[in-house]
Amino acid sequence: MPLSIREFEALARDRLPADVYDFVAGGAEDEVTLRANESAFGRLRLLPRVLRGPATRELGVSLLGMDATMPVLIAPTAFHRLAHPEGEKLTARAAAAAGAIMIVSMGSTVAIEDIADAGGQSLALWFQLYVQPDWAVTEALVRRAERAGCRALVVTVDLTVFGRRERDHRNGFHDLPEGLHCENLRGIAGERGVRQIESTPELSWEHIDRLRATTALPIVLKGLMHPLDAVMAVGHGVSGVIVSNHGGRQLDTAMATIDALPDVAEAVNGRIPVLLDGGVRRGTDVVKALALGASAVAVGRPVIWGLAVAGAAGVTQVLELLRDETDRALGLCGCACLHEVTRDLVQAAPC
Ligand SMILES: Cc1cc2nc3c(=O)[nH]c(=O)nc-3n(C[C@H](O)[C@H](O)[C@H](O)COP(=O)(O)O)c2cc1C
Ligand SMILES: O=C(O)C(=O)c1ccccc1
Repeated sequence: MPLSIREFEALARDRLPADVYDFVAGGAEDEVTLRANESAFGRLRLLPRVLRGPATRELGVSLLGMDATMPVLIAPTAFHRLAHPEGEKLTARAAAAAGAIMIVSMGSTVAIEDIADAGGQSLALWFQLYVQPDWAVTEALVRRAERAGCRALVVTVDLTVFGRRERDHRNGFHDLPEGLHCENLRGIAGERGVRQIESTPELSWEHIDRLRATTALPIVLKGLMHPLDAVMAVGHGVSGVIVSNHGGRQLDTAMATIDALPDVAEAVNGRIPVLLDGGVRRGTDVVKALALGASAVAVGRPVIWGLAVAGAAGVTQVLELLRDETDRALGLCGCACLHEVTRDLVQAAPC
């Protein structure tokens, strides 16, 4: 088994068709943001405390009233069957085994009911939604997620138009291969709908208000970066936010998420949980995000690398690597639990 997420990516790259690898690994335009998400973690340095003696560490976290055994969630990524024939079923099994929260993409290639079945009762599933131009489709998706037992709605707000991913253009990778479909849209959006998710350029706070009126599920906004938007989110009664630039796949040259996090956390001021995704590859990245104000982080591509390398066991190993590394980093920073990870533990490296 690979010893790090970097090794998982290298192995997955050998195994996957080149166009699929590029679809997953790639970002928008010059991929400035894609690289920045990872490199910005590298420019931060930990300033550990010693002699505080935590004999063991507690990594558990409660988010929206749900308990997770670690502060690492599975970010929503579409099309897991590109990486493994059983796709999201295996991701769900691994998430359940690890006690991690799984955010299921609206664009999953296994239907949400089957993902819920595979994960079992103990698995907390959050459903990621792209508001669709046709409100009836959006509402039907919400009902489907509710009926399947999803416990939160994660509304992605950074895909009002599709980012231009030049690797996909070069490779001619535009459609799902024969036999794979967006199964959550089956029976809801017609034959074209199961092949292609639509964006909603006119997306606004009115849609968020309307969603709040439509469902009792807690709503989490994914893909905001600006502190003023975070303040708006609190004002609109949202239950959480995920600081995200879509893994560098949407607006290129957007700030790295870890650089955007401190101002968002300050603006939110503890009123709702702030999560972060983008470039988290090591336990030390998790600790840096916690120190700068995140309640938890999510990982996208590493989960797909795990699936491609070894199915459910690969995803489990990716999650366990992150757990183990986070635990070690906490121990070496003198923290017994996540609340002890304070802002003073992180500084920018001198230039
Ligand atoms: C292949 C792929 C598919 C994705 N699909 C979705 C999606 O369906 N919905 C969504 O909100 N975000 C989607 N994302 C973005 C992820 O949720 C997440 O923001 C990003 O991958 C985090 O960065 P990381 O991959 O560096 O961990 C996707 C990302 C990738 C790489
Ligand atoms: O590729 C993505 O980043 C993504 O968000 C997406 C959205 C819809 C369908 C497939 C992928």
